Amino acid sequence: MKEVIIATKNSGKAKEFVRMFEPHGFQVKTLLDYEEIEDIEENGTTFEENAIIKAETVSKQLNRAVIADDSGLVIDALDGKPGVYSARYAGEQKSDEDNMTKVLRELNGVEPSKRTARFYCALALAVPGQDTVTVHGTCEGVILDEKRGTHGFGYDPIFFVKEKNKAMAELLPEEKSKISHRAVALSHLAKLLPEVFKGE
Ligand SMILES: O=P(O)(O)OP(=O)(O)OP(=O)(O)OC[C@H]1O[C@@H](n2cnc3c(O)ncnc32)[C@H](O)[C@@H]1O
Ligand SMILES: [Mg+2]
Repeated sequence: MKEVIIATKNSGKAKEFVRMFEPHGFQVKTLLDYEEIEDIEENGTTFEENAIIKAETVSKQLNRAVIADDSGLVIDALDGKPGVYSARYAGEQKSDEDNMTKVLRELNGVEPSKRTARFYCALALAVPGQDTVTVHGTCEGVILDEKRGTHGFGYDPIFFVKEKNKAMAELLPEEKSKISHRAVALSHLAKLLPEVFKGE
């Protein structure tokens, strides 16, 4: 089977990529399978910059085609925060619970019509000897005032998906993988994959 490497250490993302790549006939490997690769400093100012940093760093180390995902939650009432700081919003411990608690506290008292937000996902594809390509996808929603649902990861329990009329964490994995920011971004990248992986 063809193999694609995703430069992520996030097990929630990893599961979603396994599901989304299956129909394309790819087996997914992540940095959870390459423990020797050290943490990469994500010091870009945009999702695209961070995705490129992660994809190119790992592509150079392995001399292989690598995809990276940089994503996060963009909340209008917080001027776009947590944005590129989504993973560490409440501190270096990268706790989903602490991050959600911080967002809910900051939006305390903000009326529903002003709680609009979107998930954003940038994907970068780095191939040795080629220019790196980026694509992105978004998913529009509203920040709830309490957590709902048990699926997914990250901010999913406090993100109400307009299109589905449910919290993201209330969607089954197969539903999220059709409509998420990550799914939209990957749909843009999909057309490039046959050419990049034709030798495999
Ligand atoms: O950098 P890698 O190793 O891929 O893993 P990470 O968790 O640090 O990933 P990011 O730097 O891209 O930070 C993204 C954060 O945004 C949040 N996030 C991204 N996609 C999400 C999704 O589909 N559902 C809920 N939260 C999401 C979640 O808190 C992630 O930790
Ligand atoms: Mg990260």
